[in-house]
Amino acid sequence: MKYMKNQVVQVTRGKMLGGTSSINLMAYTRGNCHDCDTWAKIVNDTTWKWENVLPYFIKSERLDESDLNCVDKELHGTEGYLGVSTQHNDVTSEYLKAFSEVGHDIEYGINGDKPVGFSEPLFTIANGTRQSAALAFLSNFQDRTNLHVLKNALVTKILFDDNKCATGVELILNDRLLTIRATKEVIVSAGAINSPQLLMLSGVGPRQHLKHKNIKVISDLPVGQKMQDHIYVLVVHKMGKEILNKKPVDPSKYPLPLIIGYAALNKTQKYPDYEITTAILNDKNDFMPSCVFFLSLKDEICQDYYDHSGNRQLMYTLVSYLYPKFRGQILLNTTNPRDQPLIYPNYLTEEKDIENLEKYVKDYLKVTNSSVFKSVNSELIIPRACNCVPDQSFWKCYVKCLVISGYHFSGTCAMGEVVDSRLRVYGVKKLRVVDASVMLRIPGAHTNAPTIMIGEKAADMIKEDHELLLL
Ligand SMILES: Cc1cc2nc3c(=O)[nH]c(=O)nc-3n(C[C@H](O)[C@H](O)[C@H](O)COP(=O)(O)OP(=O)(O)OC[C@H]3O[C@@H](n4cnc5c(N)ncnc54)[C@H](O)[C@@H]3O)c2cc1C
Repeated sequence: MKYMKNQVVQVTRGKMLGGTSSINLMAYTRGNCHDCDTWAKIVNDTTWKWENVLPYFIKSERLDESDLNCVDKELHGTEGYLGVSTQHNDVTSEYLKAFSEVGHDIEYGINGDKPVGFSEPLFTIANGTRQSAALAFLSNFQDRTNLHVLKNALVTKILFDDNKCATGVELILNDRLLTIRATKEVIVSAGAINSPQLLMLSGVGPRQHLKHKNIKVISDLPVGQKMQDHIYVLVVHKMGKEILNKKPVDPSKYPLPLIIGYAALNKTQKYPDYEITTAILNDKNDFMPSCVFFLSLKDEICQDYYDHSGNRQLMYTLVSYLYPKFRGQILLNTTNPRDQPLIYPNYLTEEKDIENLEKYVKDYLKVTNSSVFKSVNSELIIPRACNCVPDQSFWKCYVKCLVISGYHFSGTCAMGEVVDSRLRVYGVKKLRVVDASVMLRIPGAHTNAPTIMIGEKAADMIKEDHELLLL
């Protein structure tokens, strides 16, 4: 990655039932109304407007009753399959005071209706258990006679008849090649990296690329072409004194004490520019697993953090650029479905993105002017391995050194380009894509809840199209 100081970017995904929801950080964030209203406008379909998708967020949610007092009840559901709850922690309350002092609103349960504000987040956790999509949406229906789940199966191809009508899929199970026929339609939900791979392997994709790979073109579409992601910049503060003693968190119930906040540089703007995800850590030993595995930073950078943290309380923040300009690309490497596709995220290829990231990091750092931060002599740790000299180029260098993927891959089978607003693939029949790849503009939030909303909405659209919707 030449624009990112030679960092290797891990394109982490969950290869299991429940997919990436089975390994993610479990933050439950929906994005803001501007996101869906923009989608609706671009695809000219008002059913995607915020007011029309909100019922789908609510439908799937089962917010813990004890958390209802912290949120606007109208916007949350308590009867869905996806358990959601929050963790209250005295130490996060203290840090929230610091953000409030420098002008950020504290808005509990911020989830769509208000564009900006800082809060303890909601998590997809219920009774101490991760609410993966598999646990939430499959485990309750194991006895259904019309539901069959094939574990450890790799779908290798979508099959079409001469009328470009999807008739089923080919898959490998226990080294055997099987064909499954579809009676109504085929729905692809392989995620933003593998859905485009599967479509291209099946002849749906950019003509030139498919021809180059000797794949017969069924529909010439810009599959894989407009990959999006959030990019995070890491900011770590060491506290000279502790801001409250953190009560030990039960890791079997919640991850680290977290704050999630949304901020806009222009206070009248209707959507945020950046998001912060802030974790409060007892000390460096809490930080190392995140640094090495989750953030996937280079060893020498993590070592620097380790060496310079002392035994102090740490606050690590990921400043997330919510609407970056860069667009990446997924291409086939080979025609073997077992091979990974080529992934070009193109982070930081746009000069404007680097400039904006610098601005957002600096805006976030205003929190260090708060009396809370001053009272504990907070200190920004700058890893020496970044080799950033303290001149005018310092923040540019900092951003390039400490930028990572937000793992919010999306947009590779975008609505309006590859699928229509009912998620049907253009140029073929009886084929839909339903996952994060259809997001035509990345939402200003973590992407799990928006993906589940898309799933809920797609379920109704499919039932409507087959006249199965019970009113
Ligand atoms: C480390 C990490 C942390 C994250 N943290 C958060 C968070 O805190 N909050 C949040 O909202 N979002 C988070 N996300 C992002 C979020 O989890 C994803 O955006 C979301 O789960 C994507 O859902 P999806 O259905 O599009 O794809 P996936 O969940 O990736 O599902 C795709 C599924 O298809 C399967 N598959 C792929 N190809 C084939 C094939 N050929 N045959 C058969 N099966 C196939 C995969 O095994 C997988 O089960 C995080 C992501 C990562 C990686």
